[in-house]
Amino acid sequence: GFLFNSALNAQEIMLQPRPQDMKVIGKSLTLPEHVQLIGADNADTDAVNILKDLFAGRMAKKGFKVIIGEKGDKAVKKYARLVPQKPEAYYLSIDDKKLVLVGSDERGTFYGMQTVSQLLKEGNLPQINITDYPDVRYRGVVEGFYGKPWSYEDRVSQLKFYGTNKLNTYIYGPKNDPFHSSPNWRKPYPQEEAARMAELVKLAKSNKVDFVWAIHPGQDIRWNDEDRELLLQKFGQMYDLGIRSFAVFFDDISGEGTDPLKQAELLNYIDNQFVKVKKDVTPLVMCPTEYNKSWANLEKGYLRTLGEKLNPSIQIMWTGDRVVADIHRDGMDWINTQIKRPAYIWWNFPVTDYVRDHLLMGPVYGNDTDIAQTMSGFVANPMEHAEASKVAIYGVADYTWNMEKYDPNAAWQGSLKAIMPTNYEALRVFASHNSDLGVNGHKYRREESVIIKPVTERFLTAFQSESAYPKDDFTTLEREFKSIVVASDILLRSKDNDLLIKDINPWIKQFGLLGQTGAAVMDMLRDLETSDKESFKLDYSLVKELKEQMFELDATNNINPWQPGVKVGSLVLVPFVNNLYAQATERYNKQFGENLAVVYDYCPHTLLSNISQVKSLPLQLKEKTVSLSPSNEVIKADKDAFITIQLLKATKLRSIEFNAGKANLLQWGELQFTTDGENWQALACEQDGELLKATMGKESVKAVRFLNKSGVPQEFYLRKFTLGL
Ligand SMILES: CCCCCN1[C@H](CC(=O)NC)[C@H](O)[C@H](O)[C@H]1CO
Repeated sequence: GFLFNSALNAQEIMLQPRPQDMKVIGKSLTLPEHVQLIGADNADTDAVNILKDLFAGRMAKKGFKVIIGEKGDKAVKKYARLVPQKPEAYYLSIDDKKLVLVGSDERGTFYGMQTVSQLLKEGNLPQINITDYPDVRYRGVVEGFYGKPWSYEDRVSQLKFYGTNKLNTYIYGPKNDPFHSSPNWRKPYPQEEAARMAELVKLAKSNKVDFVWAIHPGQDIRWNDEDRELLLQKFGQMYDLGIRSFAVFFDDISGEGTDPLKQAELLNYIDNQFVKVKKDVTPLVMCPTEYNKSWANLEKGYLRTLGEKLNPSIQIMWTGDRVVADIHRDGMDWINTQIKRPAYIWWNFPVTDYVRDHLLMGPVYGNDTDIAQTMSGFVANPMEHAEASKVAIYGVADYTWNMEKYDPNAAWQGSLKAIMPTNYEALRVFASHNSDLGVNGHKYRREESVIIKPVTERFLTAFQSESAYPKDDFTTLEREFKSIVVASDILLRSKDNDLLIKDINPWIKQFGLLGQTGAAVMDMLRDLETSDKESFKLDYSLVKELKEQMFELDATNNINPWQPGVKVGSLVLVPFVNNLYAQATERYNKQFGENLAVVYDYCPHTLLSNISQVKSLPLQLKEKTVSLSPSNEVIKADKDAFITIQLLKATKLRSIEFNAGKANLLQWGELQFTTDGENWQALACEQDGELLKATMGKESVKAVRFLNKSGVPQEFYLRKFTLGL
């Protein structure tokens, strides 16, 4: 007999992803002493393995019946009609006599077991009926970013995570893997790497994940038989390693490889001569060169050509209205019309290869929730930080399984517990303040520090208007900064997830410093209140010291040519702390007739430009330099185009450097400076290769600009624009 516990009701049962249909049918049960398995020998092996783990030590010839199988298995015959006729669906029923789990296929049974694992809490099971299936066919991750590819350990952890969270797709396409991209896509993997790949494929299979191996040949492919055969050979080698799913990426290329007719011919050939011949290979996936709407050239008809020519079974990937964009109904209707099939979404989030100094650990939000039927797949392009990317990946798992019921905050909270089961509160403090990208070329932004943001704004306004700031706001802010210090210390010592803590260690340390800095600024305000000059000066110098430590950490970690450094709380907390520090110092100087330096450390200088690709790029302020972060793309500059760095105040510069990737730069462009912001004078420059170096005069410079004075449009690259302060 069972010890019945208090009846759970449906909303108390928190399952993620949320089932399509769930009904509680009685009080929850304690786990039965003896369990009798029925149908286990025919049911999906991976599902049965989970089952045997869950009920370890309780197997018996007679007892509580556990009936498991796929539609068609004899053991579950009388329940088969209750399973939805869809891929990966399952019917689960638990009452005081039996547990019945029927999958519409192996994956359905496996996913049903994932649900049973979640339902089993402290040795109790609810009495419940669940009918469930995924909204989106292909769901998961495309490892498709520039930068350091994930490690083997990263990928092992990812594949297990996908199995637990009902994601069925992992596309292998790291841009910097030489055997994925040009020219060595033609070569087989070295023995050791091939062996690791084969292991990952096996692990993927046991987690019901399609391991899709992608090739990126477009930059140097020749449209001839030799390259075509080399590509098929490579696919054959990958097939021999166990790969049963394939993709061809034509993104971020130029030249002959961009020809849609040739692309379609090649893809149809692969489809007919390889995919269809092998019989156990899933539908081919391709990423087009025009992979977002802002790049679509309708006159050229690139997308229409693919839509008309590509075999219908070939999936076409799409990042949305722009390279980095949330997915909306109108955009889906547009692309699906162009390509004559439901697009397979490649969502460029939480990828940070264009904002490498930031971590994106906030909720997944912004995609429409009524578009499941408009897409064949939805995969997220993650950060090079694999474990940290699980926050967003978990959200995508919830979103793509049951889109209508998707709840961004619930998914976000669930992800933190999944990633750090013990210290998830500390992780929540950290993640809540590390979610925006900062200023970036794609102009894609995220919310950050949502709860405390209104408090910081209200507080700063009150403080500036000399009126007494609200005491409870002061307390709220002081607590927030202290909780940041505590969270950082807990995370640095946590044993929950070594891979994560190791990988984002610099950001956690920076976060702790930010918490200390904020707390010290709040102390400065208290010192003003009590007119305690000595303490103020102490707290002031403590803040100054902490800021220098943050600079140093930022300048010596995560160094890379694009966005070096370690940014935390960049949208709300850092500007707030800086502003308050400056205001409090000004208040102190006025109150006591002193002149402590008023220091901001977020970049007080300004970028001005009439080139759209440039004007939203962030200015980087390091100790001694102000620079524009380089951009990979071709910059199209109309006549009279300019790029100006304007300093907060006129300053004697140590150096001015400009590199546009062109040796003939001075034939059409000119470096100029102004001391007053009005009158510009040419800078005498020497050029070594593509680098322009100005010879410095004695003047204090207010701004420096690069100008296209040729009277005609020019193209160039923004390799470097740096002022030495
Ligand atoms: C100006 C060109 C920037 C393209 C940036 N995309 C790439 C290609 C892509 O999105 N393919 C669908 C990589 O995937 C990268 O990770 C992602 C975002 O930075």
